[in-house]
Amino acid sequence: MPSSAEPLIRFEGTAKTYPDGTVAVGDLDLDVREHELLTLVGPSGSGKSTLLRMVNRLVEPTAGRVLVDGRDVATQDPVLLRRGIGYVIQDIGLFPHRTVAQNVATVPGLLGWDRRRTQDRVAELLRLVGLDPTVHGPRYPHELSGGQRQRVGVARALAANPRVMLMDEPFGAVDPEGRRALQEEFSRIHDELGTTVLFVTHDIDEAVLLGDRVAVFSQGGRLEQVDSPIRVLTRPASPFVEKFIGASSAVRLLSLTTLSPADLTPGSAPAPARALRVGDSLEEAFAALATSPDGVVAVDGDDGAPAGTLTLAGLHAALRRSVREEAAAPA
Ligand SMILES: Nc1ncnc2c1ncn2[C@@H]1O[C@H](COP(=O)(O)OP(=O)(O)OP(=O)(O)O)[C@@H](O)[C@H]1O
Repeated sequence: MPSSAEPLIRFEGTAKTYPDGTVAVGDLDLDVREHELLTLVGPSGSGKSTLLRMVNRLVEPTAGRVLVDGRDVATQDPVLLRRGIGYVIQDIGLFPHRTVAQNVATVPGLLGWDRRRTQDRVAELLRLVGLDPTVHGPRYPHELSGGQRQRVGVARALAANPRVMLMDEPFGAVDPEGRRALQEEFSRIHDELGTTVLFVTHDIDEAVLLGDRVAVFSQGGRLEQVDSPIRVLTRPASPFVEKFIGASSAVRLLSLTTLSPADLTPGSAPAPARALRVGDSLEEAFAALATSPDGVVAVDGDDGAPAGTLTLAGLHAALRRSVREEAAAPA
């Protein structure tokens, strides 16, 4: 779903220094647009979790403010605030003695929904995350795989249809194969629901695959760059970002992946400064887009006839496709 320009979450000079003097987040200004999935990526200790936890008041800033929908969270009751914000963490923290269905029904229960509405919502959500309400609903968390438990965590966080989801390394403990499946499904769910998501990861490939934008942090919670995935990969804003993405498979994929007709929008671009051809690399495609005044580049087919146009969104779709294909390919 396309992101609108209005920020739903705003960090305004936000900082957190822990009592022992550790600066976890330093003087941050950052807007999160409604409907966007913003990934927060950086090495261990770069303040990502602290940042996330300041949104739902699990951590209080030592300077600045965090606004959700224009309201300073510090003025809101933390319990009510958290009911409106989904929160998913790595070790999901499902209630072990409650069934999957009861776990997902937690927030609707707190909100006083009637039984019928809650049951319908639980079934809908379990199906949404790829579980069968009849089979998995009555089970207890220990009767599920790690990946399935994470799915339940996502369903539980989505139960009351929150406008904001905070996700802290949600798929970090899942094996690589299960992790890729979860990423793809979550990407689809996000496109469908348009929930505004802040997603913490230390994996640049995950950040690029899932994010509409990517925010890269270094030690001391310093924001090095916030940009589209393609721009972060191809135009790192600092030596730190360059080094951080250095080993990313996504960078290699830009040079190895070629444009296919599926990435194009039908139609033609006005007076192309530089036309691309199906089969050109994504690196060439990015260079052409970067110099195009209106962000649209004409693409010719193998036969030299116009095949359509490419935008940054198309380029990102192509990159996502290649990341998925690489993950599916035998090692
Ligand atoms: N309660 C605390 N008291 C003191 N220091 C803390 C506390 N919580 C976090 N820190 C420190 O703040 C810094 C940022 O931690 P944070 O967990 O936010 O980083 P992170 O980027 O999420 O790291 P990771 O990827 O390892 O989870 C680290 O140096 C950490 O040791």
